Amino acid sequence: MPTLYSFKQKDVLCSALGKYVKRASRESIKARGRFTIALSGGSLPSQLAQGIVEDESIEWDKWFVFFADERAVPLNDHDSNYRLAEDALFSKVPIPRDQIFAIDQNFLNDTQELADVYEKDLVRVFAAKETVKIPAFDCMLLGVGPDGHTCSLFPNHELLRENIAWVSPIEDSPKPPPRRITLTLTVVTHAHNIAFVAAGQSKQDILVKVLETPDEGLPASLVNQMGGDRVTWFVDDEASKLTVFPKKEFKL
Ligand SMILES: O=C1O[C@H](COP(=O)(O)O)[C@@H](O)[C@H](O)[C@H]1O
Repeated sequence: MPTLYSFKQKDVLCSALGKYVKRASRESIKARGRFTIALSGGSLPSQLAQGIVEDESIEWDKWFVFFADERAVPLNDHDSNYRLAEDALFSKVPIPRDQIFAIDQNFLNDTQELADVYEKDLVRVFAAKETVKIPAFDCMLLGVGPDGHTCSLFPNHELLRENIAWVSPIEDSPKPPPRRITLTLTVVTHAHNIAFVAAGQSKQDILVKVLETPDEGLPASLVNQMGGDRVTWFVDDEASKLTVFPKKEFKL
């Protein structure tokens, strides 16, 4: 069963998220010598950055950073998830640049090629598909939209059934911009640690649906169900106001 932590203040939420990521980083480096993390866009990069940028104990040189989803736009575009992470995090911490995996700007006009080239980056870091059937990220950081989407996996979309590709293109995202790439549900749910972050009133109804009525088949519910006790929710009291899902006290 997933764990739900709810915090009165957003800065406390961010610092708890930071502690969770720092622990995942420490344990992964101890066990496997590196830390592989996939970041979402939206509000997540700044929430994460608030909790970790000032920490001097993090072994940034062991971090390998991917994007859980990305929009098919230039990296300096306001819609780019990379740009959000660059501004909030990468510009402030010494993660080696060749260990930050952005989409290849040469393929913005062809989302299938964009996804295939991005998948090759995963293959280089996690080993060939013949050896590793599904890459296991150490940490997957996710947001959830009011419609239940997570990454660029949208409700009732055929992409939810993709079980071969690690990275897929999407040309009809209901949330703009429409052209994107995303890690597939199989990859997202295979991670060692999966955290959702949701704050504010706009997330109240979707938290009730995802946490209390998992049978609706929403993308975030599917991640929640498939990830089970590897899933942790970091939310604020505003977002969790309507859910009766049991909350735990945060201790790390
Ligand atoms: O379009 C997207 O939206 C989701 C949710 O964003 P949030 O700001 O409501 O948390 C985000 O996780 C995803 O990466 C992004 O491309």
